[in-house]
Amino acid sequence: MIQATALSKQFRTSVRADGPFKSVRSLFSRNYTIREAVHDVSFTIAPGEFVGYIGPNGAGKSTTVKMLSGILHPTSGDVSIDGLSPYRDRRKVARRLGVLFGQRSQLWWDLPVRDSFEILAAMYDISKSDASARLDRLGSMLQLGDFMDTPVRKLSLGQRMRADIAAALLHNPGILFLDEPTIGLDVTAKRSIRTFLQQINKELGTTVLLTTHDMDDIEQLCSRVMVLNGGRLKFDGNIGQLRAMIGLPTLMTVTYRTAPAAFGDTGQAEYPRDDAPRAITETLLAKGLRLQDVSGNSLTVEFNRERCSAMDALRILELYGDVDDVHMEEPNFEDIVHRIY
Ligand SMILES: Nc1ncnc2c1ncn2[C@@H]1O[C@H](COP(=O)(O)OP(=O)(O)OP(=O)(O)O)[C@@H](O)[C@H]1O
Repeated sequence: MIQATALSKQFRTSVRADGPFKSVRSLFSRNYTIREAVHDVSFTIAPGEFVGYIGPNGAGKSTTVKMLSGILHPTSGDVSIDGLSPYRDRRKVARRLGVLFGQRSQLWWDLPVRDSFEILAAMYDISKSDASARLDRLGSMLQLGDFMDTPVRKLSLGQRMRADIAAALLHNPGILFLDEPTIGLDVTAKRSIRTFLQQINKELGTTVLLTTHDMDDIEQLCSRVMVLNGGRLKFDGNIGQLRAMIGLPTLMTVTYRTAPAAFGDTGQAEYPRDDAPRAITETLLAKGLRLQDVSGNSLTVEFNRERCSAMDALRILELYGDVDDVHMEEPNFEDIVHRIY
């Protein structure tokens, strides 16, 4: 169980002096500005959850992850990992946590991957037999076999990221913090990392907190998403709730066999037509369907999935003619997230 309670972090940065001898004067300057990177953030993550932590650049995501893992001390508020404090019980917590910062490697640049793993295993007091059993399993799941004896500096980014994920999991932690694990990777490398993360979450019950700018990561992996902006938690819930909260419409385009009754003689849409049965008109308005476009035999309406199901929308549109084809377009997740930033 991960618990953050009213977590805040302020950074104090000195303000540079101006004018003559500014560099020397800066050394003695007592002027500081306070930047609040994280403000009053509270959440609980239950064992086995897969949670996405998103927000624009500078929102405070990495600062939160650093406080959760004991790298940074909060200015106020509290963190507990399985009831332990990451800064007071650092060693005990380190055994339960795997942490990956995608932009930085925890492997030794000039050493072969295998040697890095051996050093990490020794640091975590893992016996040789346990380390080799875990490495066999992680190696086959993450396909590390081809480059175990290659120095880290010679690995491709995708290979390095897989090796770093294995390093974070070598001591068998129940909780994994991932900060941008797919950054800069191609589609295939992203897919293999996502499949692996899904697998450890489902099969081993590993709890995952994932920070990413990749909305496909979030949609494909996370059952829950937390949105941080300006250091404050703006949303905490599932993706369906986020879609509903932002309320971007779903589009449905229906193509009829012949121009539907909803079209007037002039080719202009009259929607709903004045002479359409009142029951249809009322249902349509009640369900909040709005005409977006008419072209040829096709009609596009927008509606909110919270108010009207796709099936209901289609039932209503069928009343206007013989339907030949239906096309649906869900609001783009990137657009949804952009609205909340
Ligand atoms: N050590 C530090 N000293 C001063 N300010 C810092 C420090 N670390 C972070 N900050 C500031 O705190 C704010 C939050 O930074 P943080 O790295 O947590 O954001 P982020 O959400 O992870 O951003 P990104 O998506 O760009 O990685 C930023 O304004 C950043 O400049």
